[in-house]
Parts: sequence; structure tokens; C-alpha cells
Amino acid sequence: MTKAAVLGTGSWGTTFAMILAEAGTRTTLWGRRAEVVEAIDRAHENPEYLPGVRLPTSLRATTDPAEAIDGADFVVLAVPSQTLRGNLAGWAPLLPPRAVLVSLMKGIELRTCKRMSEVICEVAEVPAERVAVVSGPNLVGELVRREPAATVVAACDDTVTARLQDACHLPWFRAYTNADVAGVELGGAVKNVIALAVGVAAGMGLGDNIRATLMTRGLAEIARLGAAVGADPHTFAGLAGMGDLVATCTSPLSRNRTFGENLGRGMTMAETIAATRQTAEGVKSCESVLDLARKHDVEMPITEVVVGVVHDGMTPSEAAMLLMSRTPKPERYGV
Ligand SMILES: NC(=O)c1ccc[n+]([C@@H]2O[C@H](COP(=O)([O-])OP(=O)(O)OC[C@H]3O[C@@H](n4cnc5c(N)ncnc54)[C@H](O)[C@@H]3O)[C@@H](O)[C@H]2O)c1
Ligand SMILES: O=P(O)(O)OC[C@H](O)CO
Repeated sequence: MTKAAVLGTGSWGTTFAMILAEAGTRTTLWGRRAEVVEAIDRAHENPEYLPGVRLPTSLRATTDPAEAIDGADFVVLAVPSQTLRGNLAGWAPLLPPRAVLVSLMKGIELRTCKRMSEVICEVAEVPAERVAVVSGPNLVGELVRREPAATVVAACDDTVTARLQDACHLPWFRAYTNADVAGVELGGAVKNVIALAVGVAAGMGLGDNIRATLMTRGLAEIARLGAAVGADPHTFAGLAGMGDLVATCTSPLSRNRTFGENLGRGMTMAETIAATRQTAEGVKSCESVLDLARKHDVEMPITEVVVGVVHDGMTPSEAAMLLMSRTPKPERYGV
């Protein structure tokens, strides 16, 4: 039987562990807090992140990473992107020699501008063939009700994607495979930034025309950056590109969109952060996405104003004016 360790008992870590367990994978969750771990292990509920959701009885939980990781075929990483490097450094000595490391995270590391798979290879000292990512339109609030959804499992090794697909495929959760790791990761990380922009516009009371414009031009930004880092442009028309962009930018369940909406309504950053209990990855990653774009000489005007609003005191109205007053140009998608 395939065995998985899921490291991180937040909303996506717990939900993906539930999916793995339901798909017949022997799964153990690792969490930092004893009370959460005990509730998952004994009462089959995560009261902190998924109150009221009944988890499979086969799903185990522990505060001991060695116990979770022992004998795992898949070690699934589900902590915030900016803490991954530190967390993984502690877990690396525990990894079984042939385990595949799976990233659930949708962020880009600050300062290094590295994708999560790159951080994993570097910190765990594993070849790219032993790393996979999972990304797609996967809003936890719907998945825990077992509403139909799909995702993408990506790895450069076909046998790895096939095994991971098998480990998490369910009648209500379709996993597609893709070999374009960079594209799948960028789609997931940058859509969070675009969702912040869409949220700001919604909070300002603006309508569907600008939402569609931000999403479409946002996808063009994602594709331009993707082309610059060597991703397959087709990936961005798929679930991890357009699919996740649509889900995140249109759903009230999205934390990134909601964060932007609060800013657009006039809340300060401090008030918005205080109102956000969970990880809204775009808030930090917008800076690393912009840095990455600058490194590759890629223009990302929506990302630039998101960084302005979130980190540099730009008002939503100033951001809107900056975007709308750009030089008129031909419509181009991608490069
Ligand atoms: N929730 C979703 O709908 C969803 C869906 C797909 C992908 N994701 C991505 O998955 C990743 C994790 O998101 P989430 O929704 O589980 O976030 P979350 O905020 O619900 O949970 C984060 C988890 O990490 C833990 N954590 C925080 N700081 C830590 C640290 N320093 N060391 C170790 N653990 C720490 C928290 O205790 C918590 O268990 C993010 O990159 C997110 O973008 C989330
Ligand atoms: O709630 P968000 O904004 O972090 O989005 C969650 C998922 O990434 C949607 O696929």
C-alpha cells in the first residue's frame, strides 16, 4: 500500500490528507500543535482549520515528524511558502532515500525568487526527478463538501506523476498529469497576485468588465513570465493556469481575493492582516513575483500595482489610474 506523510495541518494540508486517505493511501499528518493533532487523530476533526468536517478514520496525525515520514513514498509539504526552507531543513535528515517530495504550496520565495520545487531540491538535496507539485482550482471550502473538482499533478518523471495521480484520484477529485513543473507552479503562485487585484477592484465597487480585464491581462502576465522561465505556454490555458485563476478571482472563498477586497473597501493593511487568519500567499509572493519578472525583464503592470497597494502605500484609486493610463498598445498574449 502506498504511504504518504503530509506535513502541515492547515486547511489544504488537512484536506489533501483527507483526499489521499480516501483514495486508499495510508496517510499520516504532521502538525506543530498537540491539541490539533490529537483532535485529528482521536476525534477525526481539525477544529482549528476545518471545524465540523469529518475526516477519515484511517487518517492518522502526530507531532513527531520522524513518525509521520517513516517509510513514506510521498512526503507532502503543506506549510506557508516563506517558512518552507526553514521547516524542510529540519525534516531533510528524516527523508527515506527514495521518497518523492510533493509541494502543495502556491508561492515564490522572497529574496531568492525560487519556486517551491527549486527550494525543495536545494534544501533536501534531491534531484528534480524526486519532486512533484499539485496545483489547480482547489478551494478547500468546496473540497471538504466533496464537491467535484480537478487538479494537476506535475513532475518531470512520468512514473512519479502516474503514481501520485493514483494516490490521490477519487470519483469527485480528478487528478490530471503534466510534465511542466515550472508552468504549474507559476500558474498557482501568480494567480494569487491577480486575485488580490481583482479583490481590490471588487472592494472599490467596480464591476464585471474590469474583473474580466484584470483576469485576462493577468493571464497574459502569467504567460509572459512563464515563457521567460521556460514553461510550456499551453499550461496556462489549463487547470493550473486559467482554471485556478478563474476559481480564485471569482470565489468569495478565496483568501487572496478577500484580502484584496478588504483593501479596496478602505481597510488599512494592518486591519486587513488582522482580519486574515490563514495564509494569503499573494501578499508576500507579489514582491518575489515582481523581482522574478524584473530579473527576466518581463513587464507585469498588474503585479506592480499590487505590490504598490500591498507594500508601498499606493491607494486603490491611484493603482486603478496607473493601470488605465498606460500607453495604448496592441493586445498581445504571452511573449
Ligand atoms: N486552502 C486552500 O484552499 C489552498 C488550496 C490550494 C493550495 N493552497 C496552498 O497551500 C499552502 C498552504 O495553505 P493552507 O491553506 O494549508 O494554509 P493555512 O494557513 O490554512 O495553514 C498553514 C499551516 O502551516 C502552519 N505553519 C504556519 N507557520 C509555520 C511555520 N513557521 N512552521 C511550520 N508550520 C507553520 C500552520 O500552523 C498551518 O498548519 C499555501 O501555499 C496555499 O497557497 C491552499
Ligand atoms: O484561498 P486562496 O486565495 O489561497 O486560494 C486557494 C486555492 O489556491 C484555490 O485554488
